[in-house]
Amino acid sequence: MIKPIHVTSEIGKLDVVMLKRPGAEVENFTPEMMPRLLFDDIPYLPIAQKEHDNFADTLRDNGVEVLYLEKLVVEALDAGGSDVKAAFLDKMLVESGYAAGMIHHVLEDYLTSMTTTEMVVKIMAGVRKNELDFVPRDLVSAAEEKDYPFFMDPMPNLYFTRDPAASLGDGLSINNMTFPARQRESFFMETIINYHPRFANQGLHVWRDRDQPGRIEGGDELVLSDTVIAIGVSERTSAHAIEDIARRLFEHKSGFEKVLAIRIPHNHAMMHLDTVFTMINHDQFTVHPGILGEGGQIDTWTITEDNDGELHVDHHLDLKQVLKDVLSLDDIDLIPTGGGDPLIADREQWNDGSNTLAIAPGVVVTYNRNYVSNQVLRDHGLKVLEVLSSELSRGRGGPRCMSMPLVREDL
Ligand SMILES: NC(=[NH2+])NCCC[C@H](N)C(=O)O
Repeated sequence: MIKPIHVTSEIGKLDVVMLKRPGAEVENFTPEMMPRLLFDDIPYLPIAQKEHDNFADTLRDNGVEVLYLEKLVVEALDAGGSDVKAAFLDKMLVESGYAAGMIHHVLEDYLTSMTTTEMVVKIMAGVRKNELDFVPRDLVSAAEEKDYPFFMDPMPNLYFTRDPAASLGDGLSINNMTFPARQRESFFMETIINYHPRFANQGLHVWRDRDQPGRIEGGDELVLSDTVIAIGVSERTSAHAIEDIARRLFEHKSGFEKVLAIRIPHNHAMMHLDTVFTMINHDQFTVHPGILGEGGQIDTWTITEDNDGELHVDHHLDLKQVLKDVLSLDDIDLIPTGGGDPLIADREQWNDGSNTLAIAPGVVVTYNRNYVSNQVLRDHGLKVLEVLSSELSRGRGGPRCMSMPLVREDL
C-alpha cells in the first residue's frame, strides 16, 4: 500500500500535493516590516489568490489531488480534540513570544473564543493590537514594542509550502527554519502529521524534527532518486543540519544512501537550492548560470556511510560529472535559466525562472513571466505549463516553492 507520504524522486508523476492559498497574511504588514518578513513587496491579495487558483487548477487538470494547509490543520485539531487544540494554541503563543503573562492569557481567551477554522486563519494572518480591548502593561510592550502594531506577526510566507517540511521517501523532515519570520510555520506540519487521520499512525517516519539544532528548509532538499538526495548549503540550510539528516537517513534505513551537498551563494535572491537548480526530467535540470564558476565548477560534496557507520565526505567541483555519477547516466542536460544571457538569467532567476515544478518526467509548471527560460525549456523538449505570476512572484518563490509534494509515483 502506498503511504500517504511517498516521494522517491523530483519528477515522478505528482499524485498529491499540499498548497496554501494566500490569505490576509500576505498583505497584513507595512513596507518597513518587509525585509524581516522576507518579502520584497506587498502583493495585491485578490489577484494573488486568482493566480494561486490558476496554479491549483493547472495541477488538478493534470490529475493532481490538491490539499490545502489550513484545512488540514483544522481537520487535525478537530480530530485531536479539545486538549490537542489547547496544547496547539499554547505552544503557538509560546513560539510567538508569550510563554506566560497577561498577553498570553488575553490572546488565549481571544483565540479560544473562535471556531477552529477562525483560530487557524487568524494565527496565520496575525493578531493586531487594535483588535483587542486591552492595554498591555508589561516591560516588553512598554520599553521595546510600544508602537509595534502586532501582538502576533502574520506569516506571509506560508504559501511557500515547500519549505517548512520536505517529503523524503515514506517520511519527512520537519524543519527547524532559519529566520524568526518562518520558524512557527513548521509547527503546522507537525500538527498535521501527529493528528490528521490521513497521516497519523500510518507508519510515516519523521527523519528529523523541528526541535533539532541546525537550520534546514525544504527549498534546499531535492530528491534526485530513490537513493540520492541533494541538499543546498545555503543561506537557509547549514552543513551541520545536512550531516545530521544524512546520519538519520542512513541509520533508519530510509532507502537513501547518498547525500549530495551543493554549496550555493548565501543571499536573498538565491535563498534555497531550488531557486537556482531543479530536476525536471530523468537527465535534465534547470540551472542558474550565476552559481557556476569557471568551467561550470561549484563546490559539491557527496556524503555516504562508511563501514564503521561514520560519514564519509568527498569533495567535487564538476556538477555535471557528479550528477552523472550519482544517477548512473551517460549524459546530463543542464539547461541555463535565461538561455545563458547573463542579464536575462539574472532577471528571470529573480522571478523564479529556475524554480520549476516537475509534475511528471519532462512536464513542468513555470511562471509565465519567465518567457525566455520557458522557451529554452521547450527547445530542450520539455512540456511547459505556464501559470500566472504577477503578484505571487513578489514573495520571491515560484511553482516549486509553492508546492509540497506528498505522493509521487515511483519512476
Ligand atoms: N523553496 C523556496 N525557494 N522558497 C522561497 C521562499 C521565499 C520566502 N519569501 C522566503 O524568503 O523564505
